[in-house]
Amino acid sequence: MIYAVIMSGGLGSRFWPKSRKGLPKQFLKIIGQKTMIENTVDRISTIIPRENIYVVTNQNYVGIIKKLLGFDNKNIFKEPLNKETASCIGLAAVKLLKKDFEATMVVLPSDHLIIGQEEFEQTIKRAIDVAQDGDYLVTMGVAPTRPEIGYGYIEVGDKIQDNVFRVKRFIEKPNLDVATSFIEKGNFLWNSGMFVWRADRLLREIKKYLPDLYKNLMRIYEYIGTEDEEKVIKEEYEKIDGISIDFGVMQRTHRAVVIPTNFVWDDIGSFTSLERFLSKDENGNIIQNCEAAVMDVKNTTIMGDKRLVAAIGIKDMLIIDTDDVILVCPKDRAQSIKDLVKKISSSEEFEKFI
Ligand SMILES: Nc1nc2c(ncn2[C@@H]2O[C@H](COP(=O)(O)OP(=O)(O)OP(=O)(O)O)[C@@H](O)[C@H]2O)c(=O)[nH]1
Ligand SMILES: O=P(O)(O)O[C@H]1O[C@H](CO)[C@@H](O)[C@H](O)[C@@H]1O
Repeated sequence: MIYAVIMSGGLGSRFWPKSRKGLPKQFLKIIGQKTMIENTVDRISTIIPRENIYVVTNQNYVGIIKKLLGFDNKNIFKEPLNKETASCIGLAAVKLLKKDFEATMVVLPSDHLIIGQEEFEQTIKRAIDVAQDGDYLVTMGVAPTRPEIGYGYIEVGDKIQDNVFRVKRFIEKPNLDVATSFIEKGNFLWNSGMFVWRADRLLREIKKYLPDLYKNLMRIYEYIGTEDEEKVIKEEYEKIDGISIDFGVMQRTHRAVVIPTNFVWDDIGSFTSLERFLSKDENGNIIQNCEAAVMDVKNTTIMGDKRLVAAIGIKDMLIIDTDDVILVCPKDRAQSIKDLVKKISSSEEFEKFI
């Protein structure tokens, strides 16, 4: 059977202070009338029936998910701690495998923007076809338009089937020089962060490349469906060293293939990626959700709350105003918002603002 696994336990810290620990980005209406996770479920539910759509999330977000999606406990895989995407996907794999030995997983982040539903459906269906016989880890590649350092890059290898290519190399988040050279070479795609594979194949790759995580997952597998399941998940999660599926498995595996996509895709990872989808005034400014009094301000994004935002003589800046926090940051440091959040998370003084 085919299952969707939506990863939705992240903090969305590059979207701080709009995204908070109590209500991260995936639960906000960033673009359009629905939250990002609702859009994700709507998008995949035309291919996979809702009863086979699962959300993996931190235990703190179970209530929000039930409210937003109308899901019950059965379709929510709860994590006691955030240990990044390899464990999140690994947990989903063992949970699904316990009930279905032939489970194929369509793994989706909960916070992407995709335009082109028909093309999306075609790509996912093709990926399911390729993944189902169990040989491959299927990625979906996006033609790059800039040397983005926040993404993984896929070097496209030989064609193995119609529109399916071997992944020659997978390079997670290269530096700017390397990313620029990939764009110049022309045979690289961005990793979209969506994956399709059989649960048993993924676990075999985890066994090979992340043997400690594999042991944690196998102990969890043993206890699934017993009264000790939650306790054992917690015990094992406490031992896990967090790593992303990209660094942990995708950069190392020899079984990855890629399907080039032809829908509009963005991971809406940061305020600067969001601005590609919002309209600008004649000075290149985006003013969202507030009144702004500006003079000699160019190429600046102002997202407000209740107050008037006033600015003079600035360019290429982000000003994000919320009830209790104002963030001011040059656009080219937008990825550093995550570092700032990390830095202040451990401070007693600032913890309440995270
Ligand atoms: N269940 C679960 N989901 C996660 C975890 N880490 C990230 N995610 C989800 O995986 C997807 C990709 O996450 P990232 O963009 O790497 O992280 P993020 O927390 O959303 O954002 P940043 O903090 O800005 O990096 C998002 O849908 C996240 O909600 C985790 O530890 N557990
Ligand atoms: O966890 P991050 O930082 O969002 O990165 C992941 O998603 C990117 C696309 O959003 C991918 O390009 C990356 O390879 C990775 O899968």
